[in-house]
This record gives sequence, C-alpha cells and structure tokens, in this order.
Amino acid sequence: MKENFSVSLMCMDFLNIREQLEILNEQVGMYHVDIMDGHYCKNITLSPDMVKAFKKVSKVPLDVHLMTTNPELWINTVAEAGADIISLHAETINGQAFRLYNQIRELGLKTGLVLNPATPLSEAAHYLGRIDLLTIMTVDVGFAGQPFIEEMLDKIAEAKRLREENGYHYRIQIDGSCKPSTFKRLMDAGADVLILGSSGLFGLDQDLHEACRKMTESYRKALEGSEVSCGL
Ligand SMILES: O=C(CO)[C@H](O)[C@H](O)[C@H](O)COP(=O)(O)O
Ligand SMILES: [Co+2]
Repeated sequence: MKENFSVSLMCMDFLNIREQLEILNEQVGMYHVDIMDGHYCKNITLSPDMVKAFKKVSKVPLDVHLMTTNPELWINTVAEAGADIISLHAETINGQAFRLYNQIRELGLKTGLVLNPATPLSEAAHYLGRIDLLTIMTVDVGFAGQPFIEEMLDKIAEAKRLREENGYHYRIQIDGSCKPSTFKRLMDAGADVLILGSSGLFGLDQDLHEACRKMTESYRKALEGSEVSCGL
C-alpha cells in the first residue's frame, strides 16, 4: 500500500524535517518536492538546496515538481541535488518537450509530466509514451489547502484508458486535495499514486505518527468494496 502514496513536503513542519522524514520513510513510496519560481505560479516554496537536504535522510525516491516558467534552467540543478524523477508541466515545455525528456533520461532519471486542471491530455498526446509518471493536478497550482476539482475524475479515467489502449507505462499520480473524502473516487477513477499534503496527511493530526495512522485507516475504509486493490 505504501507505493500508493507520495508526501508533499511543502506541507510538512519545517522545524522538524529530519524527524518527520524518518517517520515517513517507512510509510510512503515517494516524496513530492514542489519547486515554484513565483512567476509560473504566484508562490515560492521549496528549492534545489532543500532537495539536497531531503536526499540525506530520504529512503524513497524524490519526485521534483517544477512549477517554473523556464524548466530548462532547473533540470541539471535539481538532478545534481538528488532528484530521482523530474516532473515538468506540459504548459511550459511546448517546443522543447522531446529535448528536455531526452536530457532527463540521459541524466539517468525518470521522466514526469504534470497537467494543470485546464490542460487536456491531448496536449501531451505525442510524448505520453515517454513518460514514467503522469501527474494530474486536481487543484490549480501554487497552494495547498485548495478545493478538489471534481471534473478531474474524468481526466484520470481517460489517462488510464489511454494507457491501456496504447500500451503506455506511466503511473498516474494525483496532486491536490487527496484526502479521506476523495481517496475512493480517485482510486476508482484509475489513480496509482496519491500525493498527501495538508488535507490528506499533515492536517489530520498534530502528531505525525497519529496522522499516518488516521490516513491509512481512512484509505483502507475508503477502498472497502472498491474494485481497486491496494497494491499496483
Ligand atoms: O503542487 C502543489 C501545489 O501547486 C502541491 O504539491 C500540492 O497540490 C499540495 O501540497 C497538496 O496539498 P493539499 O492541501 O492536500 O491539497
Ligand atoms: Co505538486
């Protein structure tokens, strides 16, 4: 079941990073590191130096979500910092998509693609076959704690159908408002990985051990009777 979860580290308590990662290392399959440039979206969160710090303690892969107008400026930097997956926004790579994904592969890393809620899957139709991790935003980029966008359930189902019809290999990851009240609908629609942020983990309890327990209990309850197994 841990492979079904990633944790959004922008939502953690920055005064106790090491302690929280040592707990989360045993609970989830990946960490999600949001890097924003304050231009592509109106916020500035984590950084390549934070990737370096996380890498010293993390026992799971780091997926770096680049919310930057010029992602080509950051790929080598976050790769050197320790990223295992680099997730680029389709909206920022038209005209260099194949070049940047070749660059990520040549660095020995996995390729990620992120689609904003308003961006259709067709935007990436010609390179979905090159993607290891497809992240579907279920909130507009920039902030935690936003409301879930229901219309994204159809996009998740379409991503799963496209994968089956074309033999693509990407895992489908959900970013934004993954929480007890959305777990079942997201997994039933076809999600493989849920990014847990303020609403799905850190906001469940002040004590992280207790928050993890509440999260996994609500996930199990949500999937009772669902056609989705816990494993991939
Ligand atoms: O990409 C992001 C925002 O642009 C973040 O990874 C997540 O959406 C956010 O951390 C999720 O937190 P939520 O409060 O559970 O929606
Ligand atoms: Co993100």
